[in-house]
Amino acid sequence: KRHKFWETQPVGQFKDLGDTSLPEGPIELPTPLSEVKQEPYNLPAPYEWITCDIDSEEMCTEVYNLLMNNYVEDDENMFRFNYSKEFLRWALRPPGYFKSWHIGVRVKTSKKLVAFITGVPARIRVCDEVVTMAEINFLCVHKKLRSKRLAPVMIKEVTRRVHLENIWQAAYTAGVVLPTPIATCQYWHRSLNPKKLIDVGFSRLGARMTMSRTIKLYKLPESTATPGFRKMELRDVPAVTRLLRNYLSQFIVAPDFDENDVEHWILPTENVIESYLVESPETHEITDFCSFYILPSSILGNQNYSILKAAYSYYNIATKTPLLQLMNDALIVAKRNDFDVFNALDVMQNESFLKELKFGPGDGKLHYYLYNYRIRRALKPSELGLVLL
Ligand SMILES: CCCCCCCCCCCCCC(=O)CSCCNC(=O)CCNC(=O)[C@H](O)C(C)(C)COP(=O)(O)OP(=O)(O)OC[C@H]1O[C@@H](n2cnc3c(N)ncnc32)[C@H](O)[C@@H]1OP(=O)(O)O
Ligand SMILES: CCOC(=O)c1cnc2ccc(OC)cc2c1SCCC#N
Repeated sequence: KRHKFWETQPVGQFKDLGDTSLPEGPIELPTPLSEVKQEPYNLPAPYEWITCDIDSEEMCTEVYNLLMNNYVEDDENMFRFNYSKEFLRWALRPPGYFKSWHIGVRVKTSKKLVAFITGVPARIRVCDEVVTMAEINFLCVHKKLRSKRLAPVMIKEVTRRVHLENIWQAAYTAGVVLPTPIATCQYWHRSLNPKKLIDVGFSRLGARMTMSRTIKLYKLPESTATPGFRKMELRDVPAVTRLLRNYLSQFIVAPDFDENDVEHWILPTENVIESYLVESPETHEITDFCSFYILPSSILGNQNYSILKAAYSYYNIATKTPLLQLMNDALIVAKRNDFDVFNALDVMQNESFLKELKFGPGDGKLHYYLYNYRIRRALKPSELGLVLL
């Protein structure tokens, strides 16, 4: 398969696969800032760049609508991600973010937003090296402008703006295979509302299974099982940061979170992210932690339902409570908050609970990528400690 654009980029190339003589680390060295292209890349005549001020209600609504109508769909076009405006504000304004990395393309005449791509800064550890990278996300070209080679221009422009901040690496995920994944992960799904999932056509009634038997199979208790299980609060940030840094040190690729990062990425935000912890009733020590982010999807072409309420497993740490019990408590909370499904990737130690908690494997894969950073061999999902949104 010819990758006319990606073959020009400093990423692992398929032709290099198996060549273990190539050194681990940056593929290209930084260029002096004076030599970084100062002006934006050229767009086709009718279009212009716009830096999207996500704080502006009007601009945020335009971005929300573009993504709601044109962002990622599953292979059977059953669902399309429907990131909320408050989720976008959370995802795009972490500590140290750059407004210039929130990049839109609009039609000069109508001012209509027709494409989008974003970056946010993140410190990512790869093996023993902490590298400041851009996490690239929300690449979207309007359905009517597809297959016009707009994506490469969007990617080169965000790369240029990242370079201007003296950052030379990036991390991103995609459902498509590009040169060259550092890991390939699988989605797993735990039904919370099996009747709705069957009605929309995602799940099917098992053989010799009635609907009431299926509902019973996925039933969860009303209340959580772990003593001391409670919502995370601001005062817990130092303890959760310690827990998280220690836990993530076991993975080959993982974020290098400090307290500032934890306060932004992990503290509960209504309608965006939920995080819970276990405070030992005896010692008041914080021993365990679980979190999930809230990402609804539009249900395409169903008469009875229009929105799927989905929870996505984020970071989970069990040092005293069995991970199985902690995650079952997460399912109980998600069900109590009326989620239809709890999704998880097979990253970190998730494989240890997926089958037992009645997750089923999805048919979608998620490929992880690094830009301008080579690693010796592809990672197993269990060697990955990074969840992108
Ligand atoms: C140092 C900093 C560096 C920062 C940058 C790092 C890199 C960041 C990279 C971005 C990370 C984003 C992460 C992220 O957002 C999460 S993955 C979600 C991507 N978005 C969607 O799937 C939304 C629906 N689809 C679309 O909007 C369009 O189909 C898109 C815009 C996807 C492609 O638009 P199109 O109209 O369908 O296609 P053309 O314009 O004609 O272009 C075709 C070329 O684009 C390559 N392509 C297709 N999908 C891609 C994808 N998901 N990543 C990278 N490349 C992708 C494709 O291989 C081909 O190149 P090739 O000929 O070489 O094969
Ligand atoms: C019911 C299980 O599937 C999903 O939750 C879901 C929802 N919306 C999507 C939108 C785009 C989409 O494009 C790949 C997939 C989904 C999926 S399955 C993969 C995500 C997970 N877990």
